[in-house]
Amino acid sequence: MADTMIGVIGGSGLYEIDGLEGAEWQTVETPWGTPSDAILTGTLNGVKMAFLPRHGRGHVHSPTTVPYRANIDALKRIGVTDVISVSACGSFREEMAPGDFVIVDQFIDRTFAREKSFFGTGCVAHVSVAHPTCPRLGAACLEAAKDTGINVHQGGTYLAMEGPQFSTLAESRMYRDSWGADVIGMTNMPEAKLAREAELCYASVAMITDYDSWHPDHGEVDVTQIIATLMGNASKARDMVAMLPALLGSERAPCPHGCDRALEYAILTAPDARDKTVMAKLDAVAGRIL
Ligand SMILES: CSC[C@H]1O[C@H](OP(=O)(O)O)[C@H](O)[C@@H]1O
Ligand SMILES: Nc1ncnc2[nH]cnc12
Repeated sequence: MADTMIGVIGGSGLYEIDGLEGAEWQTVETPWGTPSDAILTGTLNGVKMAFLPRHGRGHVHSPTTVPYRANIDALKRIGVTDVISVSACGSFREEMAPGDFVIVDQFIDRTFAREKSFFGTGCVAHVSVAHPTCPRLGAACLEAAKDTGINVHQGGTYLAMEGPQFSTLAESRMYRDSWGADVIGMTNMPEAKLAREAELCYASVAMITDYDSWHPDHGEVDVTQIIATLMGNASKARDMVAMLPALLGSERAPCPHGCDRALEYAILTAPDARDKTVMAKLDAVAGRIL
């Protein structure tokens, strides 16, 4: 069995985690550029863990400029097996209230100004993202959140918008009423797609901060309200993360859902037609099969 290494990508309001033994900020360079920040590595209750603040410490990167490919490559490169993405989100459902967490299991990708794949000319691959999150990892997050006493909802569709502006009222109503989205954020795409290409299990934990702009009693979303809710959410998220090592264990059986074998039949470019420079860039992401 392989060693588990839990990688936590911290969203807005979650820029570090405490309690890691042997904690060290590690600088990692990748063929896709520099990640959002150094990666905090160490062990928690005997399980290897890595933490990467998505926007960088000090919140430097906007949702559009987050270096998603570098982030996922860097996590894979240092040995991460399971990625838990923690994100601040607006809610389209009355019952998913600010302060609650949602274990997201589907996405609608409305982003348009980001690099979305490690593959392309010189090495073409098509992975399935029909089920973009890992049920095994999602179940562990659900249990960790429940054990922490968080009001958590199992399953939800996350609408990924480009931002950085929030949605118009018409968009908010359309996402909620016609498209059936449950939560909205700006960062989980292409992160989830890239994690699948890199054969990493990926779970997304949405921390609800607001009701976006559809709710008649809550008015429009504003960032001061989001930050106020985030202050409470961040400590809950840290407590949830602390439960994960015990639930996942230090040794890991292959993913029963095949996340860690996603590239098995995905590469279409014939071996003799593959571009050597492109192949070199894929050393961490696709090294298992190349
Ligand atoms: C702080 S409000 C908008 C900002 O918060 C979310 O970031 P993240 O997903 O990294 O927690 C949202 O997607 C926006 O980027
Ligand atoms: N309402 C919202 N829309 C997009 N991203 C968000 N992040 C937190 N709240 C959000």
